[in-house]
Amino acid sequence: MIIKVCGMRDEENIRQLEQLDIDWIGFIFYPDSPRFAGKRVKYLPAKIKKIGVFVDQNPQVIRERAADNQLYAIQLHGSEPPWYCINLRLEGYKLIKSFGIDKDGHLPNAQLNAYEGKCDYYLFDTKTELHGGSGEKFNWSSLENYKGETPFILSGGISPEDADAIKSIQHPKFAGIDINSRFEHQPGIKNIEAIKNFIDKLR
Ligand SMILES: O=C(O)c1ccccc1N[C@@H]1O[C@H](COP(=O)(O)O)[C@@H](O)[C@H]1O
Repeated sequence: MIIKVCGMRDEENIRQLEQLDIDWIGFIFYPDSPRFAGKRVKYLPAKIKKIGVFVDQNPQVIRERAADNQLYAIQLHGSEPPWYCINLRLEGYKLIKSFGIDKDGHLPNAQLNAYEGKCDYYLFDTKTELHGGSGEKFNWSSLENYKGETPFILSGGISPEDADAIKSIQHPKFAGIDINSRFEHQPGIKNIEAIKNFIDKLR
C-alpha cells in the first residue's frame, strides 16, 4: 500500500517525516492553500517520491515546479479536462487526478469513464467547497461500486483512528492512501508521532 503524506512545507518537519516508512511526500503548489509550499521546497528528501499538487494551473507552472522540486508525479485537484492530463503524460509526467465524492458516496461515473487510460492513478477525495484539504470523509462503502481499471488512492479526512478500516479495504484497484489535515498541529505542520503510530498500525 502506497502511503502518501501531503501538505508538507517546513524543513525541520520534512526531515522528521523522512525518518518514517512512507512512500510519497506531497507538496502543494496552489498558492491559495494554507499549506502552500512556495515555488521551491526548502528541503527535498532523496529517498521519498515527491508529488506536486496543483489546481487549474498553467502547465508551464507545473513544468517549472516539477523541474525545481524533482517531482515524480503531478496531482491535479481542479477541473482539468482529460486532454490536459494526456498532454502532461505525453511530456513524461506521472498523473494523479482527484475526484470529489459526495458525502453519500455517489461516484462520478461519467467523469471517471472520461479519464480512463489518461491518468496513472485516481485520487478519491470528499467533495466540498474546497479543492482539497477539507478534513472531511465520504462514505467509503461506496468504493465497492468503483469498476474502473485505473488504480485509486483514498483520501479525504483520513485520521489516526482509521487504520483498521483502511486495512479492511479489499478492492483490487485500491493502491494507497493520502493523509493530510487530520495529522496536523497547524496547516502544513504535521504531527510526526501521530503519523508514526498510524503507520505502525497499517504496515
Ligand atoms: O490540503 C490542501 O490545502 C489542498 C489544497 C488544494 C488542493 C488539495 C489539497 N490537499 C489535498 O486534499 C486531499 C484531502 O486532504 P484532507 O485529508 O481532507 O485534509 C489530499 O489529497 C491532499 O493532498
